[in-house]
Amino acid sequence: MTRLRVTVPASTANLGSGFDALGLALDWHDVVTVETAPAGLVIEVEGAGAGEVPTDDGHLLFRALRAAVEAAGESVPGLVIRCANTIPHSRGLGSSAAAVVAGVAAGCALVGRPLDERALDLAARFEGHADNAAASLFGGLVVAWRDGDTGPFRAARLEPHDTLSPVVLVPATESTTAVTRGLLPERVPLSDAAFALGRAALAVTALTSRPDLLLPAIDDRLHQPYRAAAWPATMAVVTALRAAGVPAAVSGAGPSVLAFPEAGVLPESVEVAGFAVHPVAVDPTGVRVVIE
Ligand SMILES: Nc1ncnc2c1ncn2[C@@H]1O[C@H](COP(=O)(O)OP(=O)(O)OP(=O)(O)O)[C@@H](O)[C@H]1O
Ligand SMILES: N[C@@H](CCO)C(=O)O
Repeated sequence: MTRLRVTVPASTANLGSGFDALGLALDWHDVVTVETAPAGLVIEVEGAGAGEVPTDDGHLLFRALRAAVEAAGESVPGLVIRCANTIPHSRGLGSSAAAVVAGVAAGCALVGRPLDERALDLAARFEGHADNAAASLFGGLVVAWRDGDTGPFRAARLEPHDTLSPVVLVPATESTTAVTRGLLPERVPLSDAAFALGRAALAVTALTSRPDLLLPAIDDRLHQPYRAAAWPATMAVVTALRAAGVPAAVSGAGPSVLAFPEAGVLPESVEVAGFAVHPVAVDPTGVRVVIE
């Protein structure tokens, strides 16, 4: 029998201007144990998603684990999977990517494969973009892209500036990525594309070496304006924080807010009623697998 313990971080994607490209791993984790068994599949979930996500072979983590094992030409053994989830679902904190990365990491460990770019590609294919998955897999700050329209997903890991003090503001309401991707247009004005390009490049500089530039750097025109109708309270908080000089953006596909206030403390003047405020450090390492 093999027993694995997988600890996987949440992540915040987009960082405002880096739509589908930038991701930051957060010190907020789900912990999963995976035990091989003679046969069958048992999945137990406690915490976020308990009673909501499937506990059969439709469970996202199991599907990712199976994909990783089968990619190595092997078949999935009997398994007992226990998920202790603290990352809230459908809040823009990368819960689905964390589940997929945990599954791929467990699958790779079961077949003795490394957690390399192939693992990233496997994980990213579940979501169709690699920003959250790369952050959960590699930790720190990531820039993700795809070779061509259908080629492998890739990512470069960067070292975030050590003064970054992210704060996430999490509302009680949920918003699913699938729904808010449906609000995005097929085309955007060239002026907005040029704005996004400049700000995303600036964001890489700001997040790694010039945090004083974060306010302009994480300004977005590619996705937040189109999705705003799905979470008006979120946009109101982003706008109020930015007006108070605090770099802020929607976290992932929302509805949480990501902010970088000085020393990790929000100004009292900004109204954040209805949002739970979580100062949360950057996770530097990404998913960890321990064979017990
Ligand atoms: N730990 C998990 N185990 C199983 N399924 C999960 C898990 N986490 C998320 N999911 C599935 O993914 C859905 C949420 O995915 P979605 O992409 O909409 O939001 P998110 O990943 O929390 O946020 P975002 O992608 O914007 O950062 C849940 O409703 C659930 O079906
Ligand atoms: N880049 C993705 C992140 C959420 O999964 C989006 O904004 O849709």
